[in-house]
Amino acid sequence: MVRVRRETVVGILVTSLPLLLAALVASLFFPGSGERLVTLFMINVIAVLGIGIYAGNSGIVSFGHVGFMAIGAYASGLLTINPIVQKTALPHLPDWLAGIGMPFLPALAIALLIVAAVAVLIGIPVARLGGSSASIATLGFLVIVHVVLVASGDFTRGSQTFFGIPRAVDLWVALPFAIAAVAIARAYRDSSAGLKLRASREDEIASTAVGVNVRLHRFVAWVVGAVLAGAAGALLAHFLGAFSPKDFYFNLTFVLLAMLILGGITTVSGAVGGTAVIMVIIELLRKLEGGVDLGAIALPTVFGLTDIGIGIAILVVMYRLRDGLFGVRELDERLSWLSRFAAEAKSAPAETPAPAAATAGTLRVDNLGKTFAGLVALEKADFEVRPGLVTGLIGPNGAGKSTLINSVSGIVPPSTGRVMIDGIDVASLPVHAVPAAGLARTFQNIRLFRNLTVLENVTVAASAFKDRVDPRERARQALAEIGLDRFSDRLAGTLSYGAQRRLEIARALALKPRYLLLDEPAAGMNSAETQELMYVLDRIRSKHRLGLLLVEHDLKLIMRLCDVVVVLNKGQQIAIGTPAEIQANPAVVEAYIGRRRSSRQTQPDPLEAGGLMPGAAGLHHPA
Ligand SMILES: Nc1ncnc2c1ncn2[C@@H]1O[C@H](COP(=O)(O)OP(=O)(O)OP(=O)(O)O)[C@@H](O)[C@H]1O
Repeated sequence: MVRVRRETVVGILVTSLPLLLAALVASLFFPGSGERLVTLFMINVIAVLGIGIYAGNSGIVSFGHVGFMAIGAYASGLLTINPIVQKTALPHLPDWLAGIGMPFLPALAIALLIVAAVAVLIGIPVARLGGSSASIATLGFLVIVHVVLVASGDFTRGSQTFFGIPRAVDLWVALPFAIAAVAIARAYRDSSAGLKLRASREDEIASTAVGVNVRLHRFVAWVVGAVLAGAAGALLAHFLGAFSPKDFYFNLTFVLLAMLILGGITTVSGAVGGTAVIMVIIELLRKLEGGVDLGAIALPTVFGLTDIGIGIAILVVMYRLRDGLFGVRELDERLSWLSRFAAEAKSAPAETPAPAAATAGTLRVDNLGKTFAGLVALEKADFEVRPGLVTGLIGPNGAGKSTLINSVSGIVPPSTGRVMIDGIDVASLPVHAVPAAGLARTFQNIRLFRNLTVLENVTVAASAFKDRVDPRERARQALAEIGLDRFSDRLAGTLSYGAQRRLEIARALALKPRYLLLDEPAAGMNSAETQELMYVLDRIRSKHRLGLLLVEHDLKLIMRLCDVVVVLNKGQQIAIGTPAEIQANPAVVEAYIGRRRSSRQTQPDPLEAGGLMPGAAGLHHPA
């Protein structure tokens, strides 16, 4: 059973309240034109939320949802059109569609099924795309829908007005639909699926690395958003009673996107607030557009004043507030007293976090190699990572360490070799399936979901598997273990550098891995932060019997923490052994000394400061 959290319910109530108030004020004090305006506001809210479910959560701007509005409007119009009017308006309608004259609600249900079917069909290719290619694809869809509507004159009256639609929608019909749209959009945003899609919006690679199937979640959001847009289109059709294909084209797309972007594309409250602000701007400017006579001053007619005004409003808001009027957090999340009230009682983090999964077996890197367009970045890497042990991976810059980590974690498909865990070749799995095999990782350049809270960052990973533990609870445990639980409600991007690095580790731990790959976890840390990191790594390794694969330039850390060290140089694995053996290995010393000689000719050697050079702390020159 889907469980809706108290925060979500409070959020829905807070966001719906202004809708209810607007409806009451309009019907009590401004019957007639005021009521019509607020009805239009409700319909716009539904359409903007439809776009926002996909665009806001995935970060991909959609130009295509107005196409779904058009499909909803024409489908429901055809099913409900008065049979007598239809004989004149659509004389060539095929017999199976003629004279249906259905009531509004069943027609709406059928129209939404049609919209959903089209959305599924189009969503399959669109969900594979990201960024601007996806946006262009959605634009293509809008153009196709428009052309088909204009070309299908027997069904739509072509570019002429389609009329005779029963006016079944007024303020009190539109209001419950708008509230339902708010509830759907907010419940989706707060759900595990919505959180995962928002994580992919922040960083697609990091989200797949914590088990998010980005395509699947984009597809779901696309279809749900399309159905909401289709409902908005049908409501608009039954509110206006007459429309034409140009009413569902670029102009409407521009206005709806302006509403979403101005309010804040990532939140439901932003969608509602942005719709209200843009509608007020439109109403004010429309009055001025035709020219105004103020007695002594007569303002001339200004063509396009409304669109210019919307454009300027977006520019001004974006200049001051990059994330829109409402920012990246919901209104109720920003009101601390409200979020305290909404927050469910948090159980104290369990003393003993959930144990890691079974610890049998090893991670076997088997003859792994990677070639980039002829450049051999890695060749024949061959070693094991054992549970409960720390395996270090060192080598000069460009040695192939990151390539190895990326190949092992599935982000870069290897050219040769395998990565075996329990008989499964992990490197051949889709990236989002790798965590389920027991492997988690952190990144050389921190890859957090910056606009999600610390708790949400870890919850994305904790939701990768279904078990009896609530993902948020598991996330809290992982944060407590890493000492970040007091920052749970902060946005990840606002943490200090060292805390961000530790948050990446907490996020990886929430996947309950058996093996954890850490790509330069101490990079950029000061010595106190590095010291604390060493302590944390040692603790989690022994507590969970984790097999750690640690890439580091900080060689003191490597020598102190590692049980086994693998050395790469120019893509080749040149040595493997205990820290003592590695320190005594002439090939390793030569690789570093060779590098020191060449780099000394140009600049001071950073490795010397790191302590690997002979005579420095950590590695001693072989006797
Ligand atoms: N995507 C890529 N396309 C082409 N060449 C690449 C790519 N990624 C890495 N390389 C090359 O592969 C070699 C190994 O790079 P890699 O980043 O794995 O080394 P590294 O040991 O991690 O270095 P550093 O310590 O500087 O991070 C380098 O010559 C690098 O330029």
